[in-house]
Amino acid sequence: MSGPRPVVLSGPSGAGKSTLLKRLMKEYEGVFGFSVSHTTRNLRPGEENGKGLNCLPMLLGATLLPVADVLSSETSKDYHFVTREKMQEGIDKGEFIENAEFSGNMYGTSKSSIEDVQAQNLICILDVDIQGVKNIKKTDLNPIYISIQPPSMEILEKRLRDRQTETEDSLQKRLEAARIDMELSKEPGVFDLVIINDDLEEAYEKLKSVLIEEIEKVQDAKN
Ligand SMILES: Nc1nc2c(ncn2[C@@H]2O[C@H](COP(=O)(O)OP(=O)(O)O)[C@@H](O)[C@H]2O)c(=O)[nH]1
Ligand SMILES: Nc1ncnc2c1ncn2[C@@H]1O[C@H](COP(=O)(O)OP(=O)(O)O)[C@@H](O)[C@H]1O
Repeated sequence: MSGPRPVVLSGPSGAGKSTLLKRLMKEYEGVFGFSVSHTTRNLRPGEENGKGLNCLPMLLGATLLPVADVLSSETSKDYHFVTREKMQEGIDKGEFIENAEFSGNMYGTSKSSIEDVQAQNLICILDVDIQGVKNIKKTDLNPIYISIQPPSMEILEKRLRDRQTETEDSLQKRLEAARIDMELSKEPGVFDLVIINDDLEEAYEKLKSVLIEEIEKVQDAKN
């Protein structure tokens, strides 16, 4: 595939992927495009179907929402929310490059979600779980793999509880998945970089420093 190298962000639910990502997309507007996944999970307050961050200018034009309001909506994520039937149909038709079951719901990256971003010559960002990482490694996408990790299980649990997006059941499932994720991410060669998200500023600076070369390539191509 041509164009800038995509970036896969992974790591336990609650580790801070969306927080870092939103910041990056805000600082480098017009450089990144988010690959909007499909999921069968329920919508959180503030979430809307298929409202990708890369659609932000369009969205703002349509609704006149201030940028700060949209980006500070910390818990809302960008997905195509679908039924299991619809998702399975897409998988059967070969429309997904990867899909996985996480915390009782289906998640997946459609080929078109990546193509939409790459067609604009933007750095395509994918936020996927560890199963997604393993499956993307079997494709020809060739992204930079970055894992965002919490400083400890205790801090992760606190962040997830404070976020107030989960039921006790989904929280426990996320913590269980986090234990597995934290083990697997230690395996050598899985990730190009593992960032411990303790201090947010430090974690953000690390993320930026590993991506700066690709960012500058996109910026140069525009000028
Ligand atoms: N394999 C895979 N995982 C995904 C995809 N989209 C999101 N995920 C992962 O699914 C998990 C749950 O995401 P979500 O329901 O948004 O909850 P949150 O991460 O706790 O905010 C996270 O680990 C995401 O990285 C996808 O398309 N494929
Ligand atoms: N470095 C940090 N210190 C304290 N809280 C953080 C930090 N990074 C993220 N958070 C908070 O932790 C929660 C989980 O972060 P989030 O970005 O939603 O994680 P993920 O997208 O990986 O599931 C959010 O409420 C967020 O504001």
